[in-house]
Amino acid sequence: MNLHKLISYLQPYKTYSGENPDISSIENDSRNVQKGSLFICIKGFNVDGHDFASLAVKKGAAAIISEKEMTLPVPVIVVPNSKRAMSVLSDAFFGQPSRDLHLIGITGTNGKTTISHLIEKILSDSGEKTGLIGTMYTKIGEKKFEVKNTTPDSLTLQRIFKQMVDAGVKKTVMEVSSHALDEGRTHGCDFDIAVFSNLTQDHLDYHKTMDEYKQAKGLLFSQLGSEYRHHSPKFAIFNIDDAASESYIRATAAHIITYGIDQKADLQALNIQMTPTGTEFDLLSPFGAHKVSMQLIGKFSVYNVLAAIGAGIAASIPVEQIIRSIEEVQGVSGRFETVDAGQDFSVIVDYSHTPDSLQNALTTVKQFAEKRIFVIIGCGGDRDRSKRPLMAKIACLYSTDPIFTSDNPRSEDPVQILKDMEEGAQGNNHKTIIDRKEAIHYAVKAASEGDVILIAGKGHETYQLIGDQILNFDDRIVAKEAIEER
Ligand SMILES: CC(=O)N[C@H]1[C@@H](OP(=O)(O)OP(=O)(O)OC[C@H]2O[C@@H](n3ccc(=O)[nH]c3=O)[C@H](O)[C@@H]2O)O[C@H](CO)[C@@H](O)[C@@H]1O[C@H](C)C(=O)N[C@@H](C)C(=O)N[C@H](CCC(=O)O)C(=O)O
Ligand SMILES: Nc1ncnc2c1ncn2[C@@H]1O[C@H](COP(=O)(O)OP(=O)(O)OP(=O)(O)O)[C@@H](O)[C@H]1O
Ligand SMILES: N[C@H](CCC[C@H](N)C(=O)O)C(=O)O
Ligand SMILES: [Mg+2]
Repeated sequence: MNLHKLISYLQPYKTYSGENPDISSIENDSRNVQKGSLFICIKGFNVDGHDFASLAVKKGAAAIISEKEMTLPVPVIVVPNSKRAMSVLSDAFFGQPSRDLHLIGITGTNGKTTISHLIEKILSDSGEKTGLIGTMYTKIGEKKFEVKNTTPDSLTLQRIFKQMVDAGVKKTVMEVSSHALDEGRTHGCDFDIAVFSNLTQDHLDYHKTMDEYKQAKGLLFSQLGSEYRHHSPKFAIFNIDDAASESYIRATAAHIITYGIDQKADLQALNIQMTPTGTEFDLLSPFGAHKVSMQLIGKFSVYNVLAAIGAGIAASIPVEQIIRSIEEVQGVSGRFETVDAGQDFSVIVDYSHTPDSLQNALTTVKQFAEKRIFVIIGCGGDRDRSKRPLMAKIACLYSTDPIFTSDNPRSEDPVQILKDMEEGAQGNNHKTIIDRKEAIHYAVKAASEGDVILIAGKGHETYQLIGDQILNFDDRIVAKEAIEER
């Protein structure tokens, strides 16, 4: 595509009549620039991409998108907001690929990764080649690719969509983080279905107040178009038991499907019962009553399943078929994943890293724990500090043996993070063991028959971030080794 054509998407009422080079690629990182690239200068949290513009030109950039005037030997297009421009230009450059996909977005504080995997299973069982974008990886069909963010920046995102379309993917399910919505990473994404899981505290380092956080999440629904494409209506799926749904429902022009447990909903779960192998419930839906017997456990899992059923119905898949798919799901990596090395107590690794998810996980554990409940819990550095005392308090209230330790301290002092947690500690039953491996070994040595150890916070992660080091660390492997050593 040439520069004039590309810029016409950006400034429809203005024409750009300078030089008109062919654009070979769009880049926002000078290190990736090649001959003919359009380099977009992004002011980041660490560095300012504008400082790399002349380097980009030296490497062959044919034009620059910038938030300020710069004197360079190639065209410099000045825009008020280069992140916004990047969404529009990337969508245009790759041929608006999200329009060729049936695109499902999921937002909410907890459950996005789980719900996206459930939906992917439902869709692929219906015979379509699927795509998935989220915290753990990007998947195109069966191929997995590493990721940096839950929701990538708009350039990466549109490139992935294009790869998906080229690979024959028809339906894509993606996690949409509040950061992404706030930064407009998903501008240009033509969502067909948007799903809301829940809103509880997280990320207040970024959003500052719960109200701002709530508004950011709401953008997924207010930006969901009402138009019919290929005669396929747009749907928004809401957890009616969560108070935030009310305002999101008002904000969207899409068709609405509600789900819930405590309140009447289009999809409602009743008579929930935990069984030795999972959870059973009665599903009431516009298609009648159905029994669901799934391998996932906990009330929160019922919510996730209801959300996925809603998306399945919106994607025109028969409810009986959806239920069959759900019943086959054994779990999602690092989400309430059991570690079994022949021991006579339970070890569960769970990605709960917010107050609400930790409380849910511990409440679920309480339902089957026969004796003591150990919880190993830390809080990430360079993230919401105000959730630290709350998580510590929950650990103390809902377990018999809370052990405070390090999660990913990142650039922060691990001792200070633990001090922040201590402020919320209740009673005097907690221990602090700064080294995560030592904390896991301690709990495994101390546990006896019938006890449960919940190792919270890191789930599927295979690393620990300390300072700028990336150390190999997998809670599941460390726990297994500790059990074998016992
Ligand atoms: C705070 C934040 O959101 N940071 C994101 C941001 O990085 P940044 O602002 O620090 O970028 P930067 O390093 O300052 O660089 C600025 C610009 O200069 C460019 N540059 C840089 C160096 C160079 O040599 N040449 C060059 O051109 C960079 O490519 C970039 O365009 O832009 C990067 C590229 O898009 C993101 O990967 C990065 O996410 C980091 C890894 C992150 O941790 N983000 C978290 C807060 C986040 O977004 N989380 C959400 C939610 C998670 C959840 O589900 O709970 C997510 O969606 O992941
Ligand atoms: N519906 C839910 N409500 C509350 N807690 C949940 C729910 N679903 C999952 N959880 C808890 O939250 C943890 C994270 O789940 P999941 O990874 O699916 O969420 P996520 O929204 O993708 O998180 P992230 O924002 O970090 O990507 C799980 O390990 C579980 O403890
Ligand atoms: N997507 C979340 C993951 C948190 C996982 C936890 N292990 C941590 O490092 O805080 C975040 O970036 O806030
Ligand atoms: Mg996730």
